[in-house]
Amino acid sequence: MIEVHNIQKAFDGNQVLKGITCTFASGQCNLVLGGSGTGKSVLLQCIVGLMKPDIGSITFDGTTFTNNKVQIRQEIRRKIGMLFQGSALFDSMTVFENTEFPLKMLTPDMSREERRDRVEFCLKRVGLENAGNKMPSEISGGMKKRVGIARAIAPNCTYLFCDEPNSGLDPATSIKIDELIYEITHEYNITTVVITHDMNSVVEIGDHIIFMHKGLKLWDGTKDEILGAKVPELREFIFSSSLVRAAKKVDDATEGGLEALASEPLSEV
Ligand SMILES: Nc1ncnc2c1ncn2[C@@H]1O[C@H](COP(=O)(O)OP(=O)(O)OP(=O)(O)O)[C@@H](O)[C@H]1O
Repeated sequence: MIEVHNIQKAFDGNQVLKGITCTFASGQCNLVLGGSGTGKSVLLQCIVGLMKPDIGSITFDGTTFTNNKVQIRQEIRRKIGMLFQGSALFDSMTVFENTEFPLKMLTPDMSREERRDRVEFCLKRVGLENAGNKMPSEISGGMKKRVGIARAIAPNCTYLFCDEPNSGLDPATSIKIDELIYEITHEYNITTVVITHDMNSVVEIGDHIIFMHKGLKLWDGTKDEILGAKVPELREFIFSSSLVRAAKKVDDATEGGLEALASEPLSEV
């Protein structure tokens, strides 16, 4: 479990995070949802230690990360896997070598054979057992994301952070990547945090969602609760999403249930 308490961060007087408090449970896909510029990436960078918050604390399974000894922070960092927005693969390395890279960095005691077995296991788990010898330039965007996931979980991560995992993917591939993240999270009891503004991801994998707006957490709940949320900013976000607009068109031609919900005046909720 990751506990975030009163995180605040400003840049040159611009208060980007205004006191975020939330909990990300183990074995769940925790989504950080919000529009552009609301501070999602800054929050993620503060949690993984790439940026120092001005105020607030972050705890990983009871161990305080912020302002703790370097050694303790490093131990926590070793348990963190990251899936970056553009996958961030090394162009000059094969798929196998990319996946092996964190093992070489983080687990120097592992033998070559152990590393090979682990890489083969991870590539198989993400459906890329035959792609180990390919170069990143030879594989699709969806496959690159899969390599990114294999690389993130290779060192047996306890915490997995995914920054916009669907960016640049077509809808069908996005769903497959979401499903993979969801399955891996539940299979290995990983605490997963996904930064997104994709409502598709919310309805597919949102075990727990926090909604951010202008540096504040305005709502949190589950995918089953989100359509009934009463926060005007969240309702506006949901009903302007392409998923809900498309569903509404279908709904208009059928029973009208979703349309009734969407057309409820924001001022009255
Ligand atoms: N290193 C930085 N220095 C100054 N300002 C920054 C820095 N990083 C982020 N910001 C500002 O913080 C605000 C929030 O940015 P952030 O990237 O967290 O938004 P976001 O919610 O992730 O948006 P998006 O979904 O578009 O990626 C923006 O106004 C951005 O310009």
